[in-house]
Amino acid sequence: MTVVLPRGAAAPGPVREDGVLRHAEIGTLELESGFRLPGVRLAYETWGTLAPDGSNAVLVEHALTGDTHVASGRARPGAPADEQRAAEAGGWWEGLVGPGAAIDTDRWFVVCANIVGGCYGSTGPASPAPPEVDPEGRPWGSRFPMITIRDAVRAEEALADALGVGAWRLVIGGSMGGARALEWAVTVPDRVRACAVIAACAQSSAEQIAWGQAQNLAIRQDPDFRGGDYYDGPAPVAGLGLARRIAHVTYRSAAELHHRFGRTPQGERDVIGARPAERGRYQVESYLDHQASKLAGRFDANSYLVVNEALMSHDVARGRGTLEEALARASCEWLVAAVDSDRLYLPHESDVLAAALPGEVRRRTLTSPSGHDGFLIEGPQLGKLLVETVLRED
Ligand SMILES: CC(=O)SCCNC(=O)CCNC(=O)[C@H](O)C(C)(C)COP(=O)(O)OP(=O)(O)OC[C@H]1O[C@@H](n2cnc3c(N)ncnc32)[C@H](O)[C@@H]1OP(=O)(O)O
Ligand SMILES: N[C@@H](CCO)C(=O)O
Repeated sequence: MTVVLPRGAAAPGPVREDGVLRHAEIGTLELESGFRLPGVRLAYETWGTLAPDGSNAVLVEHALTGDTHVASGRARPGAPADEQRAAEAGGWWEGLVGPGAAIDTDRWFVVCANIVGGCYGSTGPASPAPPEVDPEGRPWGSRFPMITIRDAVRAEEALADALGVGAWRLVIGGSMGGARALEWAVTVPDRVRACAVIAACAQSSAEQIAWGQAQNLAIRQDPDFRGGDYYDGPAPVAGLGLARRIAHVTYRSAAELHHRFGRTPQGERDVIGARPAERGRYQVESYLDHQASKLAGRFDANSYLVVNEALMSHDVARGRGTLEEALARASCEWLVAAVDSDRLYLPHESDVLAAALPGEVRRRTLTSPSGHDGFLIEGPQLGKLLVETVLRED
């Protein structure tokens, strides 16, 4: 492969590849439960270049059903067309991360890894089990262990080692990504300089656990789920779709749903029918049907259970004393931001976290009609907060 450098360029450096899916083999992962998960592989993408002194690394943590593709990028010249296309596709925080963006990839070396147990390239329930677990190499399925947020951080610590990142200049995430960011700062305090916890809390609340249980039961009660060993048959898409419907309502605000859909029917058919099964759909039902089928088409049901259980287990203080005692282990600066209309991760929970954190804490609010999903939708506001606080010029 020949790389043509612009006129006047200095000695050729490494070719920058942004937003390209890669994998790191991190070996056996010792889980909080005591289970040893062998042969773990983490999928990740990077943007930008790691500075020689390693001081410019930023870890972005995805939310529950997120993937490694935070933002568009560019594969190396000559890369296969499908790799180019995948790299250039828009990401879930497009505009927040990129050249000249708030998380400026001309300055920062940005990393995003798929959580262990996920279904975007990291070892998860759909991965072939190793020979000692299944000599025929069938998927882990029901045998895949429970993963906690703390386990996920331990896996990402091994990835940081593999990438040569000593300490992160910033770890940032929203929702489950925020839980992982917080857990990073407390579990590995000497490797986090700043931490941004967006639309997340210190400990999953009873209500968050309750929503999680309803979603998990929707999947487990789908006859196609078959205890989790369904990979040789139809996937439990009905259960996964129902889980997404339950979750998605919690991700949006009542006012937004009212404003967008009200009581309007979706089509010509009347919403009053001779029998309930024969009536037309409300627009909001059609919207949820759409969200359900989109998720069921892109996500593995077992992985959904793994990440949902991880989030339900989230408690940064587990085994570490009071919340204040647990957080006292951290030594970074903080941005704690809530979405004002979030009814899943209540702004009050961000207040509780911010009040218990040590050191310099900026507690900010994203204004959005969209509820919890505001952390994904209000990228420009979030970018402004970042450059004013944890990413400000020193
Ligand atoms: C960190 C991560 O989470 S990474 C992954 C990103 N997250 C996801 O993809 C999760 C699923 N999606 C979402 O959570 C949200 O859609 C967001 C946050 C990504 C985007 O929010 P918004 O831009 O407000 O999108 P919104 O909720 O309005 O959904 C729009 C979709 O609903 C569809 N829709 C709107 N009204 C209706 C209706 N009456 N009937 C059917 N479909 C409808 C739109 O056509 C659109 O479809 P498309 O997404 O296939 O293009
Ligand atoms: N829409 C987000 C919300 C969860 O925080 C996701 O699916 O990951």
